[in-house]
Amino acid sequence: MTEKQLQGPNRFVSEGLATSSECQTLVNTAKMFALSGDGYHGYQSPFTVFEKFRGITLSRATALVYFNLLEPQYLRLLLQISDLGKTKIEEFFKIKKPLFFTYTHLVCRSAQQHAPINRTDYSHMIHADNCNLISDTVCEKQPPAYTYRDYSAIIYLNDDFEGGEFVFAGDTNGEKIQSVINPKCGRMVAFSSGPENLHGVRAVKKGSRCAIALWFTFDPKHSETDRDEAWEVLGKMK
Ligand SMILES: O=C(O)CCC(=O)C(=O)O
Ligand SMILES: [Fe+2]
Repeated sequence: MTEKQLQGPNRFVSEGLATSSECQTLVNTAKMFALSGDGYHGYQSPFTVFEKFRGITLSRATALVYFNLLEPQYLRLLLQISDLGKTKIEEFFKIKKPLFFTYTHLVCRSAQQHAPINRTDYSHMIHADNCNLISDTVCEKQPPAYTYRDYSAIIYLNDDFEGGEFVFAGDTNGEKIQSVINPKCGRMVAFSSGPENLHGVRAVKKGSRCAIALWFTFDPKHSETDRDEAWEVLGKMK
């Protein structure tokens, strides 16, 4: 899908970033090892009470490998698939200067048993990734926003759930939906992280929606040191 089909600038969708067995492997890893709230400062339901968020950060995946609780190949797969995502972004946006990973998160959003089937709230309300969205025209580029994020990407791992569509929107309330992307194994949506790309996730009504969320920066100060450590540990485990 192109910027025109997606109805906005600096965004694209790419397919085939992972095979179905790779997706299955990562979904199983996520379901087995992800902790409630990991990567969300311990909050189990950071955005909606009707879903549980379970995540694995790179640092915890690396620790699990180090202590022989997780097979190194699973961590390697996570790193390799996200590297492929980075390459696609550099190609699409014709990036000539160094781009760094700033955060990698394997995360599943799961509908709670008690969630009403007709809920209309969002799994993740409309937002921008590098500024605090105050109104349709104001997005403040200051903390607590991650102001150093330049590009965002989500690589999807499954589609056996209900709801959970990713949307690009032209307004804060999601009344002006520009395009809708259905998650699917190996599909990646990528975009620049500013207010030109307001986006959100519709309610996950049934099942578990798993994905690799990635953020990138041009600022070397915010480069993801956990990724270097992950490769270092993998190098020692051979
Ligand atoms: O999971 C998705 O499709 C999007 C998640 C997102 O926008 C975020 O975590 O900032
Ligand atoms: Fe986001």
